[in-house]
Amino acid sequence: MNPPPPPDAASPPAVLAEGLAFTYAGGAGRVHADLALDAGAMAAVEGPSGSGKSTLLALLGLILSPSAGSLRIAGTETGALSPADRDLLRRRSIGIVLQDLGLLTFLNAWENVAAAFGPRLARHRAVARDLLGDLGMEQLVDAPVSELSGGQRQRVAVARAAVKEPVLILADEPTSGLDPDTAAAVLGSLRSCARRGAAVLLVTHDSAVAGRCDQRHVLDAGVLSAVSEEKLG
Ligand SMILES: Nc1ncnc2c1ncn2[C@@H]1O[C@H](COP(=O)(O)OP(=O)(O)OP(=O)(O)O)[C@@H](O)[C@H]1O
Repeated sequence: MNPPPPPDAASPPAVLAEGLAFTYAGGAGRVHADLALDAGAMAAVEGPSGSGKSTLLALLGLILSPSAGSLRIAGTETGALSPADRDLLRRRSIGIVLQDLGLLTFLNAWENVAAAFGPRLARHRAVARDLLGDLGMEQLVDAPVSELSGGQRQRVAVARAAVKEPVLILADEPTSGLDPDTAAAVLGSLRSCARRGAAVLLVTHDSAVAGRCDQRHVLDAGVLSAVSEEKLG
């Protein structure tokens, strides 16, 4: 595993969840999580289908509100925020790579990345192109997304999540369905985002991917726990 850059001692963790809990109406599914993740670090969350991985991402991404516990993003206690301030914090501080990516297939790669800022794409052309270049996509910045491979699209989605320099990047199974080389390229893009200062948390079913992260966690029936080196053997 690559060690993350040392966090600034004065900075709070990018994410600090303490007793974070959520239960769907009717009690169909629940999540309970304690988690601390510093800027520059990558964490993996593994767990079987239905164990609560997407629900956890939605909680950390301020899409769902917890029923109990505390969630701090870069030191801001999110439970105390108004709905408008939660939205603002999410837009400013969190980048999300959804499982279905949600790319605009009628735009090219850099336009999709620039779209993170809003409809005035040309204003953000340089930063979008530079970031795609940093993520190994320099040859494809002008390619229509409809003509990109699955792994290339995944990297455009990572760039879109990262371009506003969020505190936290959440990625839902970013390497699923990719061959090992392509998965490594996507993981390399997320590692680049961590080196640029984001905390990255990804959900994966692939233990090789989880093994390349700095922290490993497992969700079992909604309860998150850290996987120790001992347990990994
Ligand atoms: N909107 C919802 N309303 C009620 N229950 C839900 C809702 N969404 C998910 N659940 C339940 O919550 C539990 C956790 O679901 P979640 O989608 O978070 O799991 P997951 O680990 O992401 O699964 P998968 O790997 O299959 O995507 C499941 O029992 C699921 O049926």
